[in-house]
Amino acid sequence: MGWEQIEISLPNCSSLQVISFPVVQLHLNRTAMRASQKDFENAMNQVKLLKKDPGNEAKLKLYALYKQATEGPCNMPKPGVFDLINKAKWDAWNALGSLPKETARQNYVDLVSSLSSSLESSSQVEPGTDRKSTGYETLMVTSEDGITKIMLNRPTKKNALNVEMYHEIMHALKAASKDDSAITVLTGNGDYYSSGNDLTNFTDIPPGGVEEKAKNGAILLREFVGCFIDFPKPLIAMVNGPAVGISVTLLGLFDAVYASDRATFHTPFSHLGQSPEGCSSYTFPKIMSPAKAIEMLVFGKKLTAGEACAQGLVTEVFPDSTFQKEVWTRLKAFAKLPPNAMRISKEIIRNREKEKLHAVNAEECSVLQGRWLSDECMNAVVNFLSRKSKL
Ligand SMILES: CCCCC/C=C/CC(=O)SCCNC(=O)CCNC(=O)[C@H](O)C(C)(C)COP(=O)(O)OP(=O)(O)OC[C@H]1O[C@@H](n2cnc3c(N)ncnc32)[C@H](O)[C@@H]1OP(=O)(O)O
Repeated sequence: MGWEQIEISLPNCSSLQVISFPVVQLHLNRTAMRASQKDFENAMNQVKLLKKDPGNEAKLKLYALYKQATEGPCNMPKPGVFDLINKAKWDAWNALGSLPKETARQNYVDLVSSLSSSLESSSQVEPGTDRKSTGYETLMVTSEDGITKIMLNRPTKKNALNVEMYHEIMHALKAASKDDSAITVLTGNGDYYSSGNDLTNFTDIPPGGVEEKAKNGAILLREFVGCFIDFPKPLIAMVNGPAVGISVTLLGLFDAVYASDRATFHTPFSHLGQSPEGCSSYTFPKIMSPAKAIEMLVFGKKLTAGEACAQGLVTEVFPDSTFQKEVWTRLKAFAKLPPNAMRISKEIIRNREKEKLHAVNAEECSVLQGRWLSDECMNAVVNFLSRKSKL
């Protein structure tokens, strides 16, 4: 009788829980829904047809708007702090305050419509699309002056990499490898370069349970890092602010790393019960010596931009006030160099390491798969999600 389920799942200390909640209830209050009930029902049906998972954030918004549209302002007692799933739902609904039912209904319809079009179009962006690639949900991708710029675009989440962003970055890199730009740049929108893996990635558990989740995560991570190992053109990181976790480890696979003096470099893997990825277990000891690599990757020492430069992880540091101007001037000059010569030179420098890097990547992903199932990791994620800890 019309119960569609969208799952929001959050870890619960030593075990992971999945709770499904109804977002679509077809026996609607007909009086309240008169004007656009058809649209509302159509939107509810459309949710079922989404080809890609819209992510927990969108699902929570859908839930809240649905409740507001059908029941009005949040009237439930606030769940306890450890009841993470119900608290997330309550927070989302309660945040709508006294939004009228009609507006909530309209917002629900609009949200479904934008999700349908963005999830459709993000899987249809053709490699080689020039100028501006729209249709990305988590990135801004532009191509001009011989430079493809991939900008991480979740500034309110400090550009944390959610599952959608992993997929979109892979897509953007594949497209950039085939477009007519000479070089590719990765940077972040807002005050952070990236806060690393989105810790809510650990909360959306499939029917196969946490083991399947960890296995899928390892497969995705291996493919994701593989795209950086195989990227054929000069790949440059513009580290505009703090970088955490995987956004730091990947830097060992870039061809140049330019950093603002506001940037910091932090890999708190032990704090999170995790282990290094992005081939950093191999690249970091080579770049900065095994002892310095262990300080970062095992003890979680945070480096300033100047320290990272002294260790060889960063190519050059710029004052934040002139960072954009100075780096773009330099990149535009690089992009005028003969592209085939740059590509061939990169190939000859990097190719003899490729096989080794792929083997390291596979091993790191396999170790991490086990780490993600550990109590140490689950407790760290729960602590972050329940706001008991930050870096
Ligand atoms: C396929 C799977 C592959 C897995 C690969 C594994 C990679 C390993 C890693 O990357 S480990 C690194 C993981 N990252 C972290 O542990 C960082 C966690 N975040 C923080 O500690 C802090 O948010 C901060 C220090 C980055 C910034 O603190 P600040 O006080 O300045 O800002 P807020 O905490 O209020 O953050 C603003 C909102 O952004 C959300 N957010 C930030 N980082 C993450 C993140 N990594 N994951 C999920 N969400 C993040 C934060 O929750 C705030 O959201 P809100 O406004 O909705 O509350």
